[in-house]
Amino acid sequence: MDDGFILNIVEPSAQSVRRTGKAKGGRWTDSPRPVKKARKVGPTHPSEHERLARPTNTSRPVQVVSSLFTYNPEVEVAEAPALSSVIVKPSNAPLTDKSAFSGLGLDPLIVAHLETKMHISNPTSIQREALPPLLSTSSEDTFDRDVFIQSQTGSGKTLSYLLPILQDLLPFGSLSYIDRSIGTLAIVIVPTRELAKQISDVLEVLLTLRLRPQNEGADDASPSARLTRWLVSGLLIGGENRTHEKSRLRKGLPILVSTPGRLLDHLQNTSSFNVGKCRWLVLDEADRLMELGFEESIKGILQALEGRRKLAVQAVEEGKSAEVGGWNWEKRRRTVLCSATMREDVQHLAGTALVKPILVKATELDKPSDVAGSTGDALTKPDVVLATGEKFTPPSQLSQKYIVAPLKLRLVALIALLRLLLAQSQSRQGTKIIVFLSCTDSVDYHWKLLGTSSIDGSSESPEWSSDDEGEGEGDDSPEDKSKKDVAEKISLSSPLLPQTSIYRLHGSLPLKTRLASLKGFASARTKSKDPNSKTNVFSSSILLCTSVASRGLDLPLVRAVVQYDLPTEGGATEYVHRVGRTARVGRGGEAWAFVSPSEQEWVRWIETRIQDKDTSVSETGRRPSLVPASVESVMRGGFGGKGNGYEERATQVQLAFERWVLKQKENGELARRAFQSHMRAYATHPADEKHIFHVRNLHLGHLAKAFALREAPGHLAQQGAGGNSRKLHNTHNTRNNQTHSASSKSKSKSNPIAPVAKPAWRNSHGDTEHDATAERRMQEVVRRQGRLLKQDGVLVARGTAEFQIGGGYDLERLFPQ
Ligand SMILES: Nc1ncnc2c1ncn2[C@@H]1O[C@H](COP(=O)(O)OP(=O)(O)OP(=O)(O)O)[C@@H](O)[C@H]1O
Repeated sequence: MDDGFILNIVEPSAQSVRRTGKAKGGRWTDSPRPVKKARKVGPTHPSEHERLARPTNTSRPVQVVSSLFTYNPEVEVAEAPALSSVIVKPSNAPLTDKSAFSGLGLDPLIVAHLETKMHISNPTSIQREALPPLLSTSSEDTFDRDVFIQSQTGSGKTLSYLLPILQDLLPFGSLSYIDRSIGTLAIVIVPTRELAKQISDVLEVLLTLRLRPQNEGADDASPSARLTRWLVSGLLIGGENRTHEKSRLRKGLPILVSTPGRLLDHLQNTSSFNVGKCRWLVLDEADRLMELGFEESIKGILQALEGRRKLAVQAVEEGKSAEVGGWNWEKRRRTVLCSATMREDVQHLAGTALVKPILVKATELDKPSDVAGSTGDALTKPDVVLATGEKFTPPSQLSQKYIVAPLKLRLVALIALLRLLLAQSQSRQGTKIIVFLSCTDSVDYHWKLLGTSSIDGSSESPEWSSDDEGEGEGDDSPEDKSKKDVAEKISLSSPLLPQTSIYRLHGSLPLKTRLASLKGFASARTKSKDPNSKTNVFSSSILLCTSVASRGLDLPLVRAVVQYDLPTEGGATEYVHRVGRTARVGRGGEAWAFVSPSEQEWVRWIETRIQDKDTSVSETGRRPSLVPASVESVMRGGFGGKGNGYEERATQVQLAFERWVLKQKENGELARRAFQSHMRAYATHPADEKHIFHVRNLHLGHLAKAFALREAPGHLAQQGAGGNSRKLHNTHNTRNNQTHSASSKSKSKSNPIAPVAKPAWRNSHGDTEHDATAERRMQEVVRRQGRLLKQDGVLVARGTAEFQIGGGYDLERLFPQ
């Protein structure tokens, strides 16, 4: 992980991926071997790998398996941009000029606490812009106006609204009567439970300030009570015990962090929820709130807040209230809305929720602040079109790369990349990597596959991590116990990824597991002894997740984000959110995207959407968007071996996975379910991305390999996207594989980047009517399920990317016999 500036040195394509880890003794799986010369992925003689395909258990029927390295479409790696030594200025770093927090109007007590306890001394650009209007107490200019905050990922938005809330509430601490029974004065609404927990944790740190009035010394004989003693924060999220929440609300929670559904629920059903004096409402990740269908819930919340306020005022006026002291009922509630984008639905929400809003955006680094200037008026009229045409861009210091991986090679290339990334920084403080997959079933499957398979097939349970949730030993059989163990584990580990804990996160896991996974992933940094090197190394962690982890999560020191599956919804915005889990507050980071040969156009597509038009490489040192890395260089770096020895090692890994799938019925079921769910998720790419992502373009037999399956699951293979039955999809069928190779080669030569409208592996009758109908029906089912998930106001972050197979019933209906 780079902590400071990064040199904009672009790696030269095929030889681009260098490994820095040293080869050690022991098995090759322990660490990557040195990189030798590059070879092209293309047809090679399959017999070597077919030889390796024999299962270790020779009592089983011998199955001939197609080689990983034959009959793949030839991939031409695009030329990497020329080397540049321009220093890239991080775009989301704290400012280096003299813009200290105190100059922005922040209370010296808070400034001191930020510095001494949180080691935060300079504001980021968005904080410099947002704090003055939010802290303003003058009756002119920005006072009382609502605020729309738009900024890059990892730029410190959370503090830009939490600090003003804290400063606003702090003076109440000196009132004699104040205690938590005052009720709720500030509410932060976020789309996911994980994000709610994270913000609540930041709040806790702020509220543990031992803030005392300024004139009081630390060693004062009888110091006054700390000003934040009454400021208790609360977390309201689905999955928690409602009764317990009710009793906490009754006692009073001056600051609340909540997901929308649960908040609305309490506003409607908990009479003791005292919210009549609420002074702040924050809608964080507003675009995600909209995507998840929370618009109605938010409208309900706004109405309920108004209603409760009116009732409270009325009670005071009628003398029915037990209120003490003079509360300023004139002061209206301020609303802050944070959103990465200004899409139409977000503008609509802004129109509903904000009054005379000010638009606050991060200005260019180290330029003087222009608060409430030209940007400030953009939102004053509700009808003003807010979309400024500006793009939501990733942090400038982020290094973005992509690998065009033939479908068959995806799984082994992922392992190689993870090994490479882990090896590159093993000696430092432990590496954190986030891997995005398309759906929950795929996350579960890959987690279990990685964590319970072994390279020689000897044991089902390699190194268990101590990090588990399970309690007590039962009377289970060893096999049952092993299954139960896995189900209860928070992290697993794999001999292929030494000293690394593997976590998972998706919306279908119980809340307790989700939070424990995040906690484990974020804190895995303990030193451990490497038996080979006899030196201390830090353990690393990998998080396999769906898009539920893409928004807002601030996990410390994530070195790389790998998009094994590209986003099926949310397009470029979702891509930027995902990669934004690294390269935060000025730190370095890498983003890797897996692109299949038929998806290569995506690279240009995403670049045009995330590149800042006004900035060019030469003038500002901004990185070029996405840099190619060849799949063979990644595999050579990750698996090592002499010459093309990496092919043999990759094959061993693939076969170990395939044997694991064959070993137990339930493993095979997991694999097939993951494959099918992945296909469904893939079919949900919106219409304007269909020219890039279309199930028609996928060779299902090859894709099956990426799930360690030796053939595509029945229905899909026979009647699915391939159109021409098992013959074409059967990876055993050499003749068809050869056809594929020859024609895909000629196609890739003529135009390697062009989307393959009718892939070469299909026969001449590939585009059958049945095929089109089946796809339409698949999409319909998928969309319908997506809508259902969003309609019922369920709180989990579960869009269509959180795909469930639902017992496979719908999938079977897609392809009737
Ligand atoms: N001024 C600062 N100096 C140093 N670190 C900061 C500063 N402000 C915030 N941070 C830290 O930066 C990290 C990212 O902050 P935060 O999560 O608020 O970013 P964000 O803009 O909300 O990101 P995202 O858009 O991904 O949600 C946090 O760990 C926070 O503690």
